[in-house]
Amino acid sequence: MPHPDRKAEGFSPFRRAGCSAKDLNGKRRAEDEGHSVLHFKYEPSSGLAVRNEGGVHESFPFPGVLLWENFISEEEERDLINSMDQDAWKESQSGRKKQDFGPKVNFKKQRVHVGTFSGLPAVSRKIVLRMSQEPLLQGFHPVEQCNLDYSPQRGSAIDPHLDDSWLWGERLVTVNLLSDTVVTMSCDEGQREVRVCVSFPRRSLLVLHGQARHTWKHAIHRQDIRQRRVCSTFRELSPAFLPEGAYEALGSQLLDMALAFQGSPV
Ligand SMILES: O=C(O)CCC(=O)C(=O)O
Ligand SMILES: [Fe+2]
Repeated sequence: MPHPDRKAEGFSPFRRAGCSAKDLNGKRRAEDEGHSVLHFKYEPSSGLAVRNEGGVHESFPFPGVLLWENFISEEEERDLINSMDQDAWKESQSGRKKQDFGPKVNFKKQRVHVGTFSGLPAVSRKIVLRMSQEPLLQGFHPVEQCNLDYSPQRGSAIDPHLDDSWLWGERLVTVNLLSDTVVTMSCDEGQREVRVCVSFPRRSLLVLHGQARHTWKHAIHRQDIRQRRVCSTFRELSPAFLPEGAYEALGSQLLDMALAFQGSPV
């Protein structure tokens, strides 16, 4: 999979956002002494990150985000949650709970093996099939499904991060269930940070790819969890695990297992 968005040379969200030593209105800000944050909102209809402050409208192209609203029906949402709640949820970091269907990985040492992975769950078969209706998701063959459970009582959140790209491929696909949330995309340059909020409605699907996958970190802030929220993130293999890659054999084994849809959590 090529990374078309990354090819734009000298990409700087600061330049894109019009930032330089001065703020967007051309005045120095008090916060410039410390950490300053510029807040934008992603607009799915235009693909722009937009900001309105003091009557001044500013925007910059924000490629690499695809939102598919109403991807899951209300009935399917009930079935998916019922099915997930039959399995145990394991405590994870930052007040999250987790269920993983995927290989055992040590990202630091770049080691991966099948472990107890037995494939994606049966309930995901029709969801993964539906994804292929989207041109951007042609050839998307996930080998991992990670379910996360967030709750306001536990203060659940996920800190800004980039997903691994040694094992995981170009497209990160997440289905959002039970409540609306916001994915906060951020990019730092020294003391400056640009944030772009992406609304992520209940029962929709979000794809992050290109710059939104590799350049911008993503996070879910604690204040954006108002009720129980469950998400399922699907990940595909990177080129190293696909035909002609160094780990092709393992990749092919993982794909066969994943897409038999007979798995239980690892
Ligand atoms: O909760 C989400 O929507 C994102 C989860 C995430 O970023 C991750 O598991 O790497
Ligand atoms: Fe992530």
